[in-house]
Amino acid sequence: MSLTLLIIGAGGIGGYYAARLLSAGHEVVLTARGEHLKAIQGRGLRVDYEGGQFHHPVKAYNHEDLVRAFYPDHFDLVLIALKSTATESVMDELAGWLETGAVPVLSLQNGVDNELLIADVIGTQRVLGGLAVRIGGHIVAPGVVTAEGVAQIVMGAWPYVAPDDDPRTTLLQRLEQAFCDAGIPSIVSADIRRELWRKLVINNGVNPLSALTGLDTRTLTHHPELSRIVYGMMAETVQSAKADGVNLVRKDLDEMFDLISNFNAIKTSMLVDREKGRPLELDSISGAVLRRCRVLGIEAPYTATVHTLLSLAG
Ligand SMILES: NC(=O)C1=CN([C@@H]2O[C@H](COP(=O)(O)OP(=O)(O)OC[C@H]3O[C@@H](n4cnc5c(N)ncnc54)[C@H](OP(=O)(O)O)[C@@H]3O)[C@@H](O)[C@H]2O)C=CC1
Ligand SMILES: CC(C)(CO)C(=O)C(=O)O
Repeated sequence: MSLTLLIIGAGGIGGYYAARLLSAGHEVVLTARGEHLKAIQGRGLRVDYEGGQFHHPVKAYNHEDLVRAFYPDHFDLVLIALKSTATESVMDELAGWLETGAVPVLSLQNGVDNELLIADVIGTQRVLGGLAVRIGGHIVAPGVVTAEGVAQIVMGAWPYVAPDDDPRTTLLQRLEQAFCDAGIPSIVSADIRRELWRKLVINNGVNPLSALTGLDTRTLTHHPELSRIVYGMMAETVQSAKADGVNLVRKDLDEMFDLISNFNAIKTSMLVDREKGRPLELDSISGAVLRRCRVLGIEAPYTATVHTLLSLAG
């Protein structure tokens, strides 16, 4: 059955998943801004993916026009694909509108704090946690996104698995089926907080260091010295998860290191942001790890060093 979806922030991640869902016949509405929005409105959304191309006309709005054109419950789901740096301000901006409906909201962002910010605005019972795995995707020109990787989605009721009679349980089953049918390998997790932390292990391992050095994920994870720093930052992330009651172990660390070392040579989203002179997701990646380490009273020298160097680099 066809879904009606709103994707907030149609950049690399939002744009790629939008293209897949549009191709499968779902109704998708996007939000964006500036030249990117104008280009999508004028020429449609183009996504170049591993030698192929999706090109779709799509309804796209800024947030002011979105809230005039739709009620929240026009949609089965709202997906948030903003950078974490924008979560709080955009949720504040859309709070009044979201409060007029009951539509659930799924974050596909990196970081472990977005769901809490979303829950503060709409209440926990409407929040789905999620992550985009094994994907590299970026805006390369207004209206144009390039993406690579198998581009999975892992999602689940946040913070804990919901009971059978919770509307999110049925919705998650529908989403899993619809996403898989649309060519987005997806799974529902019974412990989405753990999955978010496992993804943070990867992101803290490679995103800040790639932004600092300009190197892609493959180069970082195969370099004799830099790979040790990556592994060290990942190990510090594993330790810091304990502050949130998430118990990751050596196996998680090694699985995440293997996953990113065996993935394509990706320019991380933080490196792309640095190249474009945009705000970095430092606070939600290395900052999130350092805050938890302070609470636990443990040192995180690799993360602290890279975080400080990058903060000073401007
Ligand atoms: N890119 C990747 O390969 C991966 C990214 N992720 C994560 O997914 C999330 C999204 O990343 P990514 O797709 O790279 O982000 P992008 O920066 O490419 O896309 C976010 C989009 O949201 C837009 N936006 C921001 N604020 C507003 C607003 N107020 N109104 C309308 N549009 C707005 C941005 O516009 P503007 O450009 O003007 O700010 C941009 O077009 C992040 O948390 C990232 O870490 C996860 C896996 C891989
Ligand atoms: C490291 C990577 C590509 C993994 O999907 C990512 O999440 C990002 O660039 O932000």
